[in-house]
Amino acid sequence: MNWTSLIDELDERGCAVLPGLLSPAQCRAAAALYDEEDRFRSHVQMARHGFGRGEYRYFRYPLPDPVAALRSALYPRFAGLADRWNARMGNAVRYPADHAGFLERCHAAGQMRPTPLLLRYGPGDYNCLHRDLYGEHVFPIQVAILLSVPGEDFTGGEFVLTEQRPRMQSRCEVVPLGQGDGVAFAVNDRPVRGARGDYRVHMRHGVSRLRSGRRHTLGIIFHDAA
Ligand SMILES: O=C(O)CCC(=O)C(=O)O
Ligand SMILES: [Fe+2]
Repeated sequence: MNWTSLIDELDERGCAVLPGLLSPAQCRAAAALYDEEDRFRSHVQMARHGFGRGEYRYFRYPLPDPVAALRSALYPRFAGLADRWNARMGNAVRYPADHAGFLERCHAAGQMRPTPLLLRYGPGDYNCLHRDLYGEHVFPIQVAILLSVPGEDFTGGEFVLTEQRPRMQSRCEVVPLGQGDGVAFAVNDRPVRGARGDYRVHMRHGVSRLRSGRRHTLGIIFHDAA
């Protein structure tokens, strides 16, 4: 990974692709965990909550090894940019250098429940534009990893982001992902450089409708949930 250019791109555009985070075998193994119910603390049918169509499961602690390892290895890559975004937005919150330190802060505030999740979509399923906020403590960047093979396991089902700009029309972005690729993106607000200094944009993410097949994703969110 060329982390310097990746962080620059994330800063510039609000998202960046992390190519080949997981191998095809790791992707298949991760997707297969979906059916091991004991590994999860809850199961959400998205249609029941108006979140879209499809389903997802939040892992329980202890997280399976690759999920825990990704969460703690990725966090420190983003902590510096998270601090810079907060500074530019006039937010006084700064982030500990390691994920264990940030989790201590979440847990002390009652945000104890793990947020990494597996998602499963079938034909016609989609994920409405949303923000993954679960309490007062928010880490402003998260990662989603595509576990399935586009064009082979499924068609449609593209990862999308929208950027709502103040007093302007919204911008959208479709992020092309291959199996094992991750996308790092802004959870909520982020600063954008304009002609007269920074302004703040409001980001949301989702998944367009699957035309066919089955799509699995692994979501890595760094804050825990209340
Ligand atoms: O399935 C996806 O690509 C998006 C999943 C998602 O919303 C998330 O990981 O927070
Ligand atoms: Fe999400």
